[in-house]
Amino acid sequence: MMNAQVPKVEAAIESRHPSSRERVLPTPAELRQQLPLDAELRARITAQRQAVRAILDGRDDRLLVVLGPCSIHDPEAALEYAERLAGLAEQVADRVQLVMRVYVEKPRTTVGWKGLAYDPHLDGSDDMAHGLALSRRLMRDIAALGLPVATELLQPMAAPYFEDLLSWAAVGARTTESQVHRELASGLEAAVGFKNATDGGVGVAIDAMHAAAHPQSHFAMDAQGRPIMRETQGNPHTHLVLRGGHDQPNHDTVSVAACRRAMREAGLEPRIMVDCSHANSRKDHRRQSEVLLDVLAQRLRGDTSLVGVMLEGHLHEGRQPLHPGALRYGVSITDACLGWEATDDLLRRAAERLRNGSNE
Ligand SMILES: O=C[C@H](O)[C@H](O)COP(=O)(O)O
Ligand SMILES: C=C(OP(=O)(O)O)C(=O)O
Repeated sequence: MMNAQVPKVEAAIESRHPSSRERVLPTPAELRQQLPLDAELRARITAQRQAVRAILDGRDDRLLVVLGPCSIHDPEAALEYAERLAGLAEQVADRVQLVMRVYVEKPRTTVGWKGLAYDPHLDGSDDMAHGLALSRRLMRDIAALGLPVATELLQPMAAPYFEDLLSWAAVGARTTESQVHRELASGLEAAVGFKNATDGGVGVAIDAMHAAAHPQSHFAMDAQGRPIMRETQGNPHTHLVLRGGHDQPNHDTVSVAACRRAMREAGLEPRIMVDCSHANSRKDHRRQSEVLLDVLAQRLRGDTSLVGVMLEGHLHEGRQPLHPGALRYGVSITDACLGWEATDDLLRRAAERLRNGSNE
């Protein structure tokens, strides 16, 4: 890990409650000042956001592909992945817009490691000040490579530390029903994908799209860490992400048609991304290729509602248990991922099929 190069943030320790411990974190403004964006990078991120929005608006018929590690635990490996991805992105750019998953917060079904922003040393020391700095710096480096950055927004208070870097954000299956996350999404510049619920239901994601498109007044924290009332304008760039539910895939033509119908009936433009992982792959990372090729076939048969796909990939395939000190480089410590070679091959094949307009 590249700890030494990250600005150190002083964290005072306070203890007000007998049952908990408190540590002061830097404000978003302090972290942004330590890790600023120059005018060139800001312009680049604006262009990255516009590229994603153009696909969602139907002004660009390229396939949106959000891919990368299930979670970031080693910024060095993530940056190596990003460098490879940036090279590939150029070669498929005529048919595919790549966006890198830089997931620094992980929702857990019960308990478990919650991501780089929470526990960057992977040892339960929960050095969140350092985790936030590492996360922001990594996202900045990746955006500077020319790759739009995607993340899952889990803790609304964490969003101001990096939302200026994001081109795409997920609200996950476990939080799509949350009013607080819908409010957050309604004020973002980034496009937002709402996942279907863990039981496979798409209704909550449809409700979420409505709520996020609407202006909202909500409690929030400003860049100086003060509580504020934020009034949002509503986010017109949202879409639904089909990720399957309870081990049942929902990327097949019947499920996609049902989702499209439900969105139309709710007065929404059907814009659907298929997450090739999670329940759609029945948690077998190798099945992601089949899912992607199936989605591509549906698109090539004329289903323009399928605007994108999501893949979980890392430098090396599979996953490993979190044993600090005994970790293999470039292997996921959360869900299993496709390895680089398989991902590279799959995306080149996908781009070729889109170029030829045929499933061969
Ligand atoms: O994408 C990752 C996981 O599926 C999600 O964070 C839930 O993980 P868990 O069930 O291992 O807690
Ligand atoms: C947690 C994730 O997905 P979901 O919310 O679909 O479980 C993820 O994409 O990392």
